[in-house]
Amino acid sequence: MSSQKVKGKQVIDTADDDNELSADESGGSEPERSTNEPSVQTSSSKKKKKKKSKLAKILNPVSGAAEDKLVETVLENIKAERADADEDTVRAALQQLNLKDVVAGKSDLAGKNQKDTGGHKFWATQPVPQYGEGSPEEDGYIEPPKPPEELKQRPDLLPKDFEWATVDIDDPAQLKEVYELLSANYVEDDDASFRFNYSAGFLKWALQPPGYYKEWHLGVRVAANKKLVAFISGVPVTLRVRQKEIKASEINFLCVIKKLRHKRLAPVLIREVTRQCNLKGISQAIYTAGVFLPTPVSTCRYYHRSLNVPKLLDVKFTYIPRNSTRARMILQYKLPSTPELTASGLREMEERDVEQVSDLYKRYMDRFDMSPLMTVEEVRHNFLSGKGTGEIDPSGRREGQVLWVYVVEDPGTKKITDFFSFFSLPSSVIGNIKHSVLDAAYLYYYATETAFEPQAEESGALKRRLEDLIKDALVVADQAKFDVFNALTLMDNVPLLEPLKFGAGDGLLNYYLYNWRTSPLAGMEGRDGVKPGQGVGVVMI
Ligand SMILES: CCCCCCCCCCCCCC(=O)SCCNC(=O)CCNC(=O)[C@H](O)C(C)(C)COP(=O)(O)OP(=O)(O)OC[C@H]1O[C@@H](n2cnc3c(N)ncnc32)[C@H](O)[C@@H]1OP(=O)(O)O
Repeated sequence: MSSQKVKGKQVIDTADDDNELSADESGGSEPERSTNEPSVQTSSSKKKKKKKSKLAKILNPVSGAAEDKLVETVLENIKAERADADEDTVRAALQQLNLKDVVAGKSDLAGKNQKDTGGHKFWATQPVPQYGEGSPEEDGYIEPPKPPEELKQRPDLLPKDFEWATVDIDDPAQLKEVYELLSANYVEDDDASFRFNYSAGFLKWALQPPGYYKEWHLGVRVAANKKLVAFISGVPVTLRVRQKEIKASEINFLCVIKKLRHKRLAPVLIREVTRQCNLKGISQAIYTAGVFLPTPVSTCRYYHRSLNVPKLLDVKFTYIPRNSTRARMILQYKLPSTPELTASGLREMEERDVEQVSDLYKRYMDRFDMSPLMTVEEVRHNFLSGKGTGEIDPSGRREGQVLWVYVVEDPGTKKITDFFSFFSLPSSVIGNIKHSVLDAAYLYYYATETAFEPQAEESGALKRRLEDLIKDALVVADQAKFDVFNALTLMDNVPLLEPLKFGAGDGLLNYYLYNWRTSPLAGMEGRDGVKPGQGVGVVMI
């Protein structure tokens, strides 16, 4: 489970300065279009040149023709990158681009990247694949599990003004403290326009799956006044990575208050959560981050499907593309008011569906190289416990609802043939006078029996069915007044994104495995050539 890190803004082919539509063309009184964020595709050669010199500066160690070629490749490949991207963005994108080679140890840049990234003082000491290691011959751990007598019985010492704390998520006051820490300090996008605002109910759902350990909800407090200033969490998960099953922890919600940043507190938190996991016999972990560390097992891109166009324009999450207008955009993203599969038996998931959904989930997720294995209890928790209480109110939601799960029940056989789900993760809009919250839905797990029909993929039947299902997910989200629907380039999502009008975002999400080697998994549309039914099948919350 995890987070955006950062589920970036939508990258749109916006109008050039010299190509602005007249007021008439743009719908008369329609408001401004952004003129300062042309995409790479629409850049004039002048802009390309300017960008090239910025890249050339970053790529200093590579020279001559090699540099030119690399720069061109970057320009061609990073379609979503904006021409005004700052140096860090370009550098990060460049690292992504070369990830495969770096992982394989083939890239000329492998050594240079290591140096450029400052050598990762902490990560260089950890059992994670280091840059340039290449693909392993066999999947397996990097360090063998430590015998219990070798495990440290005490946490690392903190600076004298701070102390360790186990945060009790069952105590509403402590849950509120975590909520407040994260809502003020958690992941922001590159321009600090949006910051995740996980609700307290969401955090409770995410942090208390079956078999969770309270010791894996770790805080750091100021000794004098007990203020919570840092947090990290783990929850147990059983992962299948290719053919192997791993009992692991899913690490998430690492956060240090802004005032205590860059003081090397994060490695201390990571070491302590590792120790706590080890004490429970767990030596592997999965985590995701926007930052590029040694070494992702996969990288996915965020895609965004606009629902509430006027608001997305207001908060500058998206822009009016060239040759379009606000009015046209509203029309373009309009959805039906009821899900189309209702007549075929689409309804909300209920307790009586848990067994069937578990079975369908298990069989479907086998399509992917890496996916969580869920017991029936975990399916019940993950798909039912976040649905809130009471009836759906006129706003399209229940009190405390963080999760929407729908099944298709065959009216004749009563068999569950499909399901889809999405969760609610709003972001605070920073510094906008009109709107304080961006209400985002994120595509979670789904499955369909169509995958098991003969020739399902070759005939296009699977893609059609998934398109119908996820379109209905969009309709449900639209009715529940979400502003945007996000999805990553994982599971079977890639072929659905374009027909369902998702646009590429500027956010990437790196997937990492701790103390586990396996060769890279397909994740990014276009670059790794992620194909349906392979690669990443883990949706982090
Ligand atoms: C067996 C069980 C194992 C369990 C553990 C598995 C591993 C779990 C790993 C954690 C998975 C978390 C999953 C999520 O929750 S990802 C979400 C992370 N949270 C945020 O982005 C919220 C806003 N930012 C912050 O709160 C701080 O900037 C954080 C706390 C992120 C870093 O604080 P700060 O900025 O003050 O830095 P520092 O001086 O203390 O420390 C610098 C060192 O920390 C490395 N760093 C920075 N960011 C991350 C990051 N996101 N994952 C891993 N490492 C990270 C960095 O490369 C450097 O090491 P090195 O480059 O020198 O080597």
